[in-house]
Amino acid sequence: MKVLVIGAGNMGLTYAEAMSKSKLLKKKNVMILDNSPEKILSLQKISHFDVFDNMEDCLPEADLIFIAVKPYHSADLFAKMKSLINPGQIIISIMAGITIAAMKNALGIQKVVRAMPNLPAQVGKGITSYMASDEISRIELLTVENLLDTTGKSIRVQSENYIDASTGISGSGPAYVFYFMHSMMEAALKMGFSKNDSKVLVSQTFEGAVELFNQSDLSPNSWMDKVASKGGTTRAALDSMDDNNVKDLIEEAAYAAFNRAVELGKEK
Ligand SMILES: NC(=O)C1=CN([C@@H]2O[C@H](COP(=O)(O)OP(=O)(O)OC[C@H]3O[C@@H](n4cnc5c(N)ncnc54)[C@H](OP(=O)(O)O)[C@@H]3O)[C@@H](O)[C@H]2O)C=CC1
Ligand SMILES: O=C(O)[C@@H]1CCC=N1
Repeated sequence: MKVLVIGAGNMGLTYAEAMSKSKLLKKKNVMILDNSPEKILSLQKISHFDVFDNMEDCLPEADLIFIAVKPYHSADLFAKMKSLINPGQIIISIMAGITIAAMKNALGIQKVVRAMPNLPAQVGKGITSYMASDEISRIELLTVENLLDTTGKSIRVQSENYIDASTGISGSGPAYVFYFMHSMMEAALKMGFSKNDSKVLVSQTFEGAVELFNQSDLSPNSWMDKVASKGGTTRAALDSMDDNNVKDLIEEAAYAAFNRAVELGKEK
């Protein structure tokens, strides 16, 4: 099986690397296409996949085409792909918002998977939600899932609404975590810690908290109770967050991303 990744950016390159290093594909069975000459030049130094700047040379060879360009590049890209694509090929798109129906319609094909991964895919800790069109067979679905899982874990959903929703939770989610980390590091700097000590204090706190959570069945609320003593420091911080409606604001932010994903799907 040959896979073509279109778009050698943050995500496309991550998948090309992960798939080519996995045992699922034979060596040199991952091709990558990008339109930036500088990117192509630097990628040509990497030996485990073939790099292309011309779609005619790679798209017809592919059994599976992985689309990782920005949503606003999709219309141009589909127009270029349409005359080269054939109905046996499988499309996996990770573009936010772009629906299965829109892809079927623009490309004139039926086998489409829409997926929403996230950036921790770069370190094998990604989480991807995905949905496949009915025309994808069970065996093809298994292959797709195995390829997606080269970057972490995945969940299959039964409606595209959940792809847009997971964009608001896990797709964009790493940025919310970085926002929180940034705010805590800023506070540490203000309290007089060095940049390096601020970084260590915050990153180890995040890592430790996530590890505790993962190694137990306790809810985040139960863990909060374990940290907070009655009348103590943590309660003062949590009360301050509650007084400022931080929970509602985070929920609102997740919905803003969810709604934006839906909007992106409607933009021409
Ligand atoms: N970044 C993230 O955390 C996540 C992103 N996504 C989705 O993944 C997709 C890619 O995002 P990301 O990797 O961050 O984007 P990048 O901008 O890093 O990568 C996209 C790449 O595609 C290239 N490109 C654009 N048009 C074409 C074309 N017609 N043919 C070949 N290559 C092309 C771009 O080149 P140039 O720079 O010259 O335009 C760029 O190198 C988006 O649709 C996004 O919604 C999903 C989940 C998480
Ligand atoms: O910000 C975006 O639109 C993309 C989708 C999820 C993460 N990055």
